[in-house]
Amino acid sequence: MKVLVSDNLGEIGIQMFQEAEGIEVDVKTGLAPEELKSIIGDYDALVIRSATKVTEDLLEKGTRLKVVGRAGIGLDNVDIPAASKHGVVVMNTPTGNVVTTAEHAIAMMLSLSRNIPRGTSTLKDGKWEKKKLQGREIFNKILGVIGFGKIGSIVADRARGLKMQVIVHDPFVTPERIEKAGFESVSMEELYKRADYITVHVPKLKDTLGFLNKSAFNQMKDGVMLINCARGGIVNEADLYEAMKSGKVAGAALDVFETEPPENSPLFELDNFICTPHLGASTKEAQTNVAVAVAQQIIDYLQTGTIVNAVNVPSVTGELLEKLGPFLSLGDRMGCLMSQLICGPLKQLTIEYMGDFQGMDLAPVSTAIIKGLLAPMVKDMVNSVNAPLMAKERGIKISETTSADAEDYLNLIRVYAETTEMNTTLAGTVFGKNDPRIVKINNFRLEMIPHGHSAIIHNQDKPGAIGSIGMCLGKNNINIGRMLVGQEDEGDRNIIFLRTDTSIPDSVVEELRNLPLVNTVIPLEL
Ligand SMILES: NC(=O)c1ccc[n+]([C@@H]2O[C@H](COP(=O)([O-])OP(=O)(O)OC[C@H]3O[C@@H](n4cnc5c(N)ncnc54)[C@H](O)[C@@H]3O)[C@@H](O)[C@H]2O)c1
Ligand SMILES: O=C(O)[C@H](O)COP(=O)(O)O
Repeated sequence: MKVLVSDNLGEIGIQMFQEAEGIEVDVKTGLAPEELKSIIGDYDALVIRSATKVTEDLLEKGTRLKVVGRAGIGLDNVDIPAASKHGVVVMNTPTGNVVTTAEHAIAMMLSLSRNIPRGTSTLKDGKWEKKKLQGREIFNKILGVIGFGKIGSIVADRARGLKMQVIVHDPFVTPERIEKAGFESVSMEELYKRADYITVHVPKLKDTLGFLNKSAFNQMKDGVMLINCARGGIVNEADLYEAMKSGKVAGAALDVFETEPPENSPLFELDNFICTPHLGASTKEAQTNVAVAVAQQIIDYLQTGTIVNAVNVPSVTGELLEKLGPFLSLGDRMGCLMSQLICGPLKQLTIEYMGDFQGMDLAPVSTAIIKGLLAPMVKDMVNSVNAPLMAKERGIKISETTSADAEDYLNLIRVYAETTEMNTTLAGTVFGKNDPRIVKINNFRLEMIPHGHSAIIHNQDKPGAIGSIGMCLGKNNINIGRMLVGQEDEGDRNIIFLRTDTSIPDSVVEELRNLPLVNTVIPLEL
């Protein structure tokens, strides 16, 4: 088995590969994409950090490739669907660098407050700018932490040690959990209004891209200071520049950029802007942790087939996978659908296995449901190993029951989600050997293939409703591949399930919502 290390990996990880039986390792960092493509066909495993881009093209050339291991967390540089398509397991090491990154955010906040980078550079230039570089204390100031996951919660804890007042916003963590940890849970608006410092620790997602923009800055306190050690693009750099020029934002520290490395950023002109070249995870300790973890995971996988911390494959043995496969994909899709139907922090998830599941260990199916549910919130941080733990960390209670009665089906999985704002039920089944379907959403019966671009529309059951929806989509050049009308169990309301060839843009969703006979429209990506 041959392993290629294409980004800088802690020496200890390379030693582990060298000492592993039956494994050879090559270290070739800084290769151009074409060079990497020309050699990838010789390797069974690829070890990366954030520099190597694992594209569909590269995966196509990697005919022997079995696994990609990321020494670190973020997988923005890996085309995960393409890896799954090519049967390549993608693993990361979700915990090894979290303390280090949290410490970097704190270091950035202190450096900003006390002008340490400018003090260093001006002094080295022979200037003694004592008066000009007067700073501010952080004692008793309000720190707004956006994202209370692994890193955000450590930052909050360290800031408490520095005697700051910490307020937290995370719509996917219950306020009780934040309060139990000793912090105040607040809305986004309140955080903007009250915080003297704002630090962001969310993944880069559709919803968080450009999240801190002009409109967000306008809601913030005058003189706020901003720190981003999460991902480039979460802060809109052009809007940040304007907000700093106007004095609204008194200082900003970025470790990550929209384009890395950034090219001629206007932010570099500003004295109160400080930055580091994506150094969040760059300490000896963190690099040792992630190098050991990734090397061990890859060695185990190549030698025994054991899968740990994979983001695209459930952790099950080959024999079990054959039996459970269709239920795993049904579970994953039900979780994904549920996450798009609910709003508010999730408190309780109840999973009922009904009917013919005789002799099957259903834990991986529950994990697939939880993983599908969390993935839209935390992206590639969740995998089939850490999903239950992540749910627990978020204060979500999970319970499972089994019963013999599957109503009209051979087998039925029912998932019931209770958030602080609503209750939602989904039921799904597998027809034949491998044909997963969603058969119920709340009180509505339907038969939906949980895959692709789609939408759920609640409408008034009156003539013209369906026609107006079809006209609206047609006018916007969106082809309907499938349309199902579901009936309410008791009552006369309709639910329409649409499968479209392309995703429905926000502007068209709005148009649909404004149709006279339409009540609600929920666009879905499954
Ligand atoms: N700078 C670096 O070198 C470095 C190192 C490690 C991680 N990171 C990045 O740090 C970020 C956080 O990592 P983590 O390990 O703490 O992840 P995590 O999954 O443990 O936590 C992310 C949190 O963000 C929350 N969240 C999602 N959408 C949100 C929204 N719209 N508003 C508020 N909260 C939201 C989630 O509920 C979750 O609690 C990621 O972007 C990761 O890629 C950067
Ligand atoms: O996602 C991560 O783990 C960090 O962003 C670190 O990235 P790096 O390994 O390229 O330093």
